Parts: sequence; C-alpha cells; structure tokens
Amino acid sequence: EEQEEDVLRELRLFLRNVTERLSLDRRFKAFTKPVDIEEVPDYMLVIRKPMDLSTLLTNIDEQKYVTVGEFVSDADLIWQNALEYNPDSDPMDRHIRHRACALKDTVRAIIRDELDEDFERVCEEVKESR
Ligand SMILES: O=C(C1CCC1)N1C[C@@H]2C[C@H]3C[C@@H](O)[C@@H](O)[C@]2(C1)O3
Repeated sequence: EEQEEDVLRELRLFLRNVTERLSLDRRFKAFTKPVDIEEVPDYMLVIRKPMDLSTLLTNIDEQKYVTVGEFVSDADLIWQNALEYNPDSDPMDRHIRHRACALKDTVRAIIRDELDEDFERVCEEVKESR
C-alpha cells in the first residue's frame, strides 16, 4: 500500500540520520567499519555475527529494517561484540569497552528522545501484515 511505503520511507530517513550521527562521533570511530579480518584472523571464530555502522547503513538502504526494533537489535551487536571480543583488563580493552558502553547508552538515549511511540507501533503493524 502507498501509505505503508510512506511509513517505511520515513523509517529509513530516521534510521539513516541516527546512523550518520553515530558515525560522525569520534568516540565511535572503531565501530564505523567491519573489523579487519586480515588484522584479526580469529575474529570470525569468536564473533558469530559481526556488525558495524557502515553495514547498518547498507542494511537500511537495502530495506532490511521494517521497525526501529529490528535496527536496534543489529546496532546492539556492535557494542555487544566489542565487549565480548575485548574482555581483558589491559588499557586497550578497557578503552574499547568504555566506548562500547557509550555507544549502547547513546543509541538508547536517541531512541528514547526521538522515536515517537505511535510511529513505531505503525511500523510494527506493517511488519505483522507481511
Ligand atoms: O573489536 C574490535 C573493534 C574495536 C571495536 C570493534 N577489534 C578487535 C581488535 C582488538 C583491538 C586492537 C586491534 O587489534 C584492532 O584490530 C581491534 C579491532 O581492536
């Protein structure tokens, strides 16, 4: 339906705006591109579902997300993977985990402050109707 496509178009605009703002934040630079498998050969053995901000943007454009909830689930993989792969007490790991926690809190704060509950409910209705 045309109205459904209008809702999904507005969803993609919102999700692109959120993702681009995260990508511009200097704290989140390490999350902007996939972990380099040349640099980290065992990464795929440890992390089953890699995710990063550029891949989120590609997914949005490929119309993978019909609700904000689906987007947040993938966005959460970014910081969850970082906490899982970088658990040690050394300063590098602690620095990465601090940024991972900042990413988690920032995503939640943006959604809380900027997502209209009624809009997300309409997206859920579209999803159930498919
Ligand atoms: O988990 C990550 C990224 C940081 C957030 C996502 N990496 C795993 C490697 C361990 C650590 C140091 C470098 O070896 C660098 O390659 C990585 C990249 O950081």
